Formats: sequence, structure tokens, C-alpha cells
Amino acid sequence: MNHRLGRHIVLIGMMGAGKTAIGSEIARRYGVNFTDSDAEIEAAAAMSISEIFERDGEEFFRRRETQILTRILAAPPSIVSTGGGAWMQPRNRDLIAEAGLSVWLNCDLETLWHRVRQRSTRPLLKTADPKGTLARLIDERYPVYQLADLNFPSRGGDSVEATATRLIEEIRAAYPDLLELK
Ligand SMILES: Nc1ncnc2c1ncn2[C@@H]1O[C@H](COP(=O)(O)OP(=O)(O)OP(=O)(O)O)[C@@H](O)[C@H]1O
Ligand SMILES: O=C(O)C1=C[C@@H](O)[C@@H](O)[C@H](O)C1
Ligand SMILES: [Mg+2]
Repeated sequence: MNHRLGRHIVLIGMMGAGKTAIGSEIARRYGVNFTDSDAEIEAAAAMSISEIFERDGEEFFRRRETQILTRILAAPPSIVSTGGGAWMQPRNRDLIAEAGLSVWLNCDLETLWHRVRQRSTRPLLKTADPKGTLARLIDERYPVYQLADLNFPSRGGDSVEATATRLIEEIRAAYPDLLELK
């Protein structure tokens, strides 16, 4: 059923936390727009994120990420899935705070590792010890992810559908006017 969003709902969190999976499920269910900053960067560059990192480096990717986020957040409200590092930039946090509700999909190391270990699409995990890299990123990032408006624990055993339902219930309880029936 089609709904209207009062502001963007911006999902943040680690690689594999489910920003893309949960964001697209919620958007589909409520008939609202979904945008994924990683996918927009790939489309604009006509290259995969791995290729962008390889050819132009992480700094270049981060500048693109801020440009794309600026564009996404200036458009009508949508469910926005960000890249795992987007929230770490103070400029991006300011942009998100101005235009939307930030939601941290807070997920533990074992669950994240289980989800990302099979995939080779995440350049930051192309290291000799990818699980150790994931653990180090968690240590660096969780104190900053904590600054999000909503801290939503994403449980390992739950399905995407059940998690999306629980998240929407939490958002509606805390922000009753954010998602309204058209
Ligand atoms: N309860 C759940 N919540 C979220 N994802 C789940 C869940 N159970 C299984 N998954 C699977 O875990 C994966 C999560 O990956 P997804 O690409 O959505 O993460 P992401 O946060 O967007 O990562 P990235 O920062 O790399 O873009 C998906 O393949 C999804 O189907
Ligand atoms: O955690 C990160 O820094 C990243 C996560 C992905 O979503 C991509 O944005 C990219 O692989 C970097
Ligand atoms: Mg994603």
C-alpha cells in the first residue's frame, strides 16, 4: 500500500548489516522510493565499487559518496541505504541530520562475517585477514554509529522480512508521523 514519507529514512551500519536488503524490503512493502548510495555511485561511474577503489582509490570514492548523498538527500524523501563508511564522515552526518532520520542497523561480528565472507564485492575486506579487518572496523566505527537517531539491533537468526517488520514498528512507535498512508 502506498505511503508518504515525511523525511528520508537513512540506514547506516557495517557491510552486511542489511542496509540494502532491509531498505529495499521496506520500500517495496510501503510503496516508497528506495535509493542506495553505493548503487548510485556505481551507476554514475559505470564501474563497480571494487573497480573504483582499484582505479581511483578510497579518497576519490569518499568524495563521490558525499556528492551522491547530497543529491539523494535533496530529492523527495526515500528509504536510503548508505555505504558502510558513509556515516564516518562528519559532512555526511550533517547532511543526513538535516534531511532525514538516521537508523543504525547494529549487528554483531559473527553475523556480519557469516553474511560477507562468501562475497568478493567489498574492497575493504580484500585483506589477508578479512574477519580481523571487520573486527577492527567495528571497533573504530561503532562509537560513531552510536550517534545515529535510532540504534536498531539486527539479530542474526531473523529473516529480512521479520527484521523489516520490527524496524518499521520501532520507527512508527518513536516517530508516528514519519510514514503515513497516502
Ligand atoms: N535479518 C537479516 N537482515 C539483513 N540481511 C539479512 C538478514 N538475513 C539475511 N540477510 C542477508 O544478508 C545480506 C546483507 O547484505 P546487504 O548487502 O543488505 O548489506 P549492506 O548493509 O547493504 O552492506 P554494504 O555496506 O556492503 O552495502 C543480504 O544478502 C541479506 O539477504
Ligand atoms: O564499509 C565501507 O567502508 C564500505 C561499504 C560498502 O557499502 C561500500 O560503500 C564500500 O565497499 C565501502
Ligand atoms: Mg548495501
